[in-house]
Amino acid sequence: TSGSVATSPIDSSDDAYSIPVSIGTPAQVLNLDLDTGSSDLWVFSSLTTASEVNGQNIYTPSKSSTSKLVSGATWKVKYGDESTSSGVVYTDKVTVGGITASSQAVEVAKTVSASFTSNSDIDGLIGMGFDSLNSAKPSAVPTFFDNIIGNLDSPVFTADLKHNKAGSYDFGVIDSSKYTGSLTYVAVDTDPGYWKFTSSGYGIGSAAFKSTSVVGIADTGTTLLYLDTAIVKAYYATVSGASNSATYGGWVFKCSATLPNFVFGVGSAKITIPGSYINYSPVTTGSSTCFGGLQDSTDIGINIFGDVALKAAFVVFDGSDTPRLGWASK
Ligand SMILES: CSC[C@H](NC(=O)[C@H](Cc1ccccc1)OC(=O)N1CCC(N)CC1)C(=O)N[C@@H](CC1CCCCC1)[C@@H](O)COc1ccncc1
Repeated sequence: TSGSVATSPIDSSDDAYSIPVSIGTPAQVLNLDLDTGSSDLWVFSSLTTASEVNGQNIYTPSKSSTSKLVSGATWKVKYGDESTSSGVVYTDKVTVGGITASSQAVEVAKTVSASFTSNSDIDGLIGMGFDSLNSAKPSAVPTFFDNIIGNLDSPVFTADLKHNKAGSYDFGVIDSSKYTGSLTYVAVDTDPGYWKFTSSGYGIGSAAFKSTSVVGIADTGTTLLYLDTAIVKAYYATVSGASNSATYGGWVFKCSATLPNFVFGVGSAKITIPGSYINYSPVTTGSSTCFGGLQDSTDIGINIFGDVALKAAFVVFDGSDTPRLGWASK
């Protein structure tokens, strides 16, 4: 089997990308953030503390004839941006892009942190990382990808994210009409559970490409591109007036600045991120100071190829026995 689901940016800054996910019988549709940087499928629910729900769609297990409590199971996640959520576990029917997992672990939130409450565009996450990142206790529960991979024509899903418009996630098929040229594959290290790979270097604007190994994760759930200090400094050295602001917690510049393209290498292939994607957004609404889409990864401890990078490419997440990532321009 194979399937496809449209994915849309939640706002004009492409802060995150959500997909409609059907849960239960009859179907309850929630908008979840497909996140290759984590491995819990969790949702706002009828069990979520009422004061922590603010406009999100919720999953009500008691209204689903196919829901089952997983007795004794709990979960608790904490993300890189310090946001958290926790709760209990049900199994139920889950359908994405026409593909159904008949008994998917659905982690039902009893509590969520303020940043989730304040984001009415996201009703939860569908983690597509490796099982080692799953937070369920006393034992990890399989991801949606784990549950469907055996039925897929090919053990893959692909990401075709776009700037300010709908893209798609495909399951079980690589649609060659969605990219140009050929796919270049690179090995994935599944420790500690991210889609971690080694980029072969970078180029800033028209400057010569620098061949150097840059280890990072392909993470659909992270908005920006986070790389080593040296690369980030070299990039913003070409943007007059750019500075690393303590006030705003990162590199900022005049919104009117012209930003150079940023190229990253995958094997012998090169992916070009348009400079405009790195003009991420005003630091506050209406400000003429803009926050960069390329930021320093030092405080995170890992380089992250987030949406700013992913939306410049067509990416194959290959979950075969030897996991790998395929990259192509588009
Ligand atoms: C550098 S990991 C920070 C990253 N979270 C982000 O990227 C959020 C995403 C967001 C959230 C809500 C609204 C808009 C955007 O956005 C920002 O942080 N920014 C955008 C807005 C900008 N002003 C500041 C920077 C992150 O935890 N991702 C995790 C998934 C994420 C969690 C929060 C909800 C949305 C999904 C995940 O993949 C990676 O988990 C880890 C990474 C590293 N160790 C531990 C966990």
